[in-house]
Amino acid sequence: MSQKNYQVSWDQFHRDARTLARRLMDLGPFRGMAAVTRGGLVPAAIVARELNLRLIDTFCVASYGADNDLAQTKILKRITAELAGEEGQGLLVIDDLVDTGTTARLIREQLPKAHIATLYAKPMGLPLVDTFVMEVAQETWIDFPWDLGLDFQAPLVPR
Ligand SMILES: O=P(O)(O)OC[C@H]1O[C@H](OP(=O)(O)OP(=O)(O)O)[C@H](O)[C@@H]1O
Ligand SMILES: O=c1[nH]c(=O)c2nc[nH]c2[nH]1
Ligand SMILES: [Mg+2]
Repeated sequence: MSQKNYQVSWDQFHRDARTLARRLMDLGPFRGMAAVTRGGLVPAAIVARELNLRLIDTFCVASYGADNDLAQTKILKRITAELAGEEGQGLLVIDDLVDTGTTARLIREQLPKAHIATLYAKPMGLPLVDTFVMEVAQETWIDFPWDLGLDFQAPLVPR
């Protein structure tokens, strides 16, 4: 299967994060938020602003190796026991995307009652999140704005 790239601009990312916040508004209220590092930090700030959430912690996850293999995905830091509460009840967990579902599965194990939300979702991981904005094909690689830069584009007709 050939891999396609889907490039997301800052404008689109901001719009999609606001759409996510709008959807979450009817599903709360939430006691607080956990951002899944590092990709979840950016949408977490936007969603927290929209939903007026100020109690925010990080759930730090690092994946090693080419595929996000569960055995190679490590929790570097959990959220405080106080914020986790009773299995994450009333807690909003934000990440930029769910792909194979490895990261979301790890979080579900720790916080089974938390509401997990992502901007983008690929089919394999989709059942593991509660709310998302846009489905993207499994073979598509999403390029986030913080990984991109402005580049010269050659004109269609050469000079
Ligand atoms: O559903 P999965 O297959 O687990 O993939 C999704 C995860 O992969 C990316 O994070 P990554 O581990 O690449 O690190 P980063 O957030 O620090 O960039 C992304 O931000 C998600 O957290
Ligand atoms: O920047 C990224 N784009 C993706 O599509 C993806 N899937 C897992 N991890 C990812 N990181
Ligand atoms: Mg991540």
